[in-house]
Amino acid sequence: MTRIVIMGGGPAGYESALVAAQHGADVTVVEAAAMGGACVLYDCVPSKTFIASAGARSNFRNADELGIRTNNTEAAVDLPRVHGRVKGLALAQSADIRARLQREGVRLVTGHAEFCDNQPGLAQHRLAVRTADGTEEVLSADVVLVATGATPRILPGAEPDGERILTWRQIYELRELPEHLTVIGSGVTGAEFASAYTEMGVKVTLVSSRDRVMPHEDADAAAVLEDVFAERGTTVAKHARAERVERTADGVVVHLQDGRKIEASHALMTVGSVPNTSDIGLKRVGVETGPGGFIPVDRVSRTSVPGIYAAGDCTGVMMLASVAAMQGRIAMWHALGEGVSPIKLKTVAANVFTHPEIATVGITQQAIDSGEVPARTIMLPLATNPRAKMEGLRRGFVKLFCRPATGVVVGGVVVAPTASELILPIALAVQNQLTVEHLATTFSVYPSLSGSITEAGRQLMRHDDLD
Ligand SMILES: Cc1cc2nc3c(=O)[nH]c(=O)nc-3n(C[C@H](O)[C@H](O)[C@H](O)COP(=O)(O)OP(=O)(O)OC[C@H]3O[C@@H](n4cnc5c(N)ncnc54)[C@H](O)[C@@H]3O)c2cc1C
Ligand SMILES: NC(=O)c1ccc[n+]([C@@H]2O[C@H](COP(=O)([O-])OP(=O)(O)OC[C@H]3O[C@@H](n4cnc5c(N)ncnc54)[C@H](O)[C@@H]3O)[C@@H](O)[C@H]2O)c1
Repeated sequence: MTRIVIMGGGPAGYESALVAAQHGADVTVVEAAAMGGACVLYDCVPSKTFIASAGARSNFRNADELGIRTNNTEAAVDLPRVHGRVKGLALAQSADIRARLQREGVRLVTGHAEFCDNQPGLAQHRLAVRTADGTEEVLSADVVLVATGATPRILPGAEPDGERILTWRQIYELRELPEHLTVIGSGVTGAEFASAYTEMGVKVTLVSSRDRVMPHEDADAAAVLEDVFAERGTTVAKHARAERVERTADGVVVHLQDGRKIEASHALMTVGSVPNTSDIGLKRVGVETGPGGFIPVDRVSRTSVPGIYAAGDCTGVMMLASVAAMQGRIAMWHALGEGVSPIKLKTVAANVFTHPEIATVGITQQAIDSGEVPARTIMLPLATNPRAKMEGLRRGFVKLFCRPATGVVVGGVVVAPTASELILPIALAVQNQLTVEHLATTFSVYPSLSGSITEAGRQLMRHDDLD
């Protein structure tokens, strides 16, 4: 029986454990904190739960336009309840995952795992597990999966204190909403929290080191978000790189590299993550890390050392829960000799949970504009969609990209309140190489936002006819 040890119980770790157990392996997961990993306890799940509460408050704000008057002009936020719900849901999900793994016969060990091979190049590997009470156990494995995730990056001079200078993992301890929150770093994490706190009624300043928010996302989508921020009084400080954050008697001062200063009550640091790879004995087994400390892997999650695989945020490959899980599953299928296809990143659907949401799949607009990928494109504003009019939605759009000759769908972008749900038909088309004609001839409900996706298919088809 193949002995598999998995370091880390996040999506990469627990999903791979389920696959390995299903295929009859002897599986142990070593997790330093709790099952579900940072994803469930501190990052993805808590943030999306918090955002759900923020969205509920915003629904009140928009009701007036639809002719529904509420008693309170301002919907009040019961923050302890919001935070209690966030933490409760995270713990419950962690417990569910733990129970499922135990049902499948996976051995769970709580502790910090580290390679302890005597030399590199051994056929089997050994891991020393240090538990919280100081005991140590050594595990032997034919296959090891490193799935140790990542941790918030700390900017020197802006060390979080848990009170005024915060990482996104500390915000759920606040007893009151910040008066004025400065969010430092405008990647996806920064944009999501800037949007959520704006919806909670907090004055927000978002510090972006570039000329726009979310430099790696679709530019048209980011522009929509900037419009919403402007309308709701959220300031975006552009070309603004934070040098340090000073704690004052009643707040913080963010010092920018160009000499500007931003005063606020709290600072939320969202300047990226660093992989948890520095203290797990990688050198001892001959695994070299790449730039930023990430572990280089191939498309079936192999490291350069036989028998050692890596998956998830510690590899730096599209840092998403869905990708982490797929990398982990693929590693196990490969290690256990099952037929496996290498991971296809061009088919990954992703969503930014701002208001409105921004969902993407496949080829990007940037790749098309730069000439890297030939494609025909269409962008339909939601303002022309009948359902959007009924709902009072003025912002947002559907973009669809297809191959010039065949009409095969290669990508798309949806900006809408429920973009995370609406992207699926486009993802299905990209994954299965469906054409714009397939979309065009599919019935969508009338009236529906998804009608804009089938309409985009029809408009690209018309272009096709003219070719
Ligand atoms: C604020 C935020 C929101 C996000 N929202 C989304 C989202 O909406 N959708 C999405 O797809 N992705 C989202 N992500 C990304 C997602 O959380 C990560 O991609 C995902 O957590 C990666 O899973 P993982 O298994 O690699 O690592 P993690 O979830 O980080 O789990 C790794 C685990 O390994 C453990 N560990 C570390 N070292 C050791 C060791 N030596 N021994 C034992 N255990 C160890 C850690 O305790 C941790 O529990 C978000 C990220 C952030 C920061
Ligand atoms: N909804 C989701 O799926 C979701 C949500 C959050 C994060 N994630 C994933 O997690 C990963 C990390 O995203 P992220 O946003 O946490 O990190 P990131 O590294 O993508 O963004 C951090 C941003 O901070 C900026 N920055 C760094 N130092 C700065 C400074 N001193 N002053 C001002 N700005 C500074 C960087 O230029 C960058 O734009 C991404 O792959 C993302 O997709 C996904």
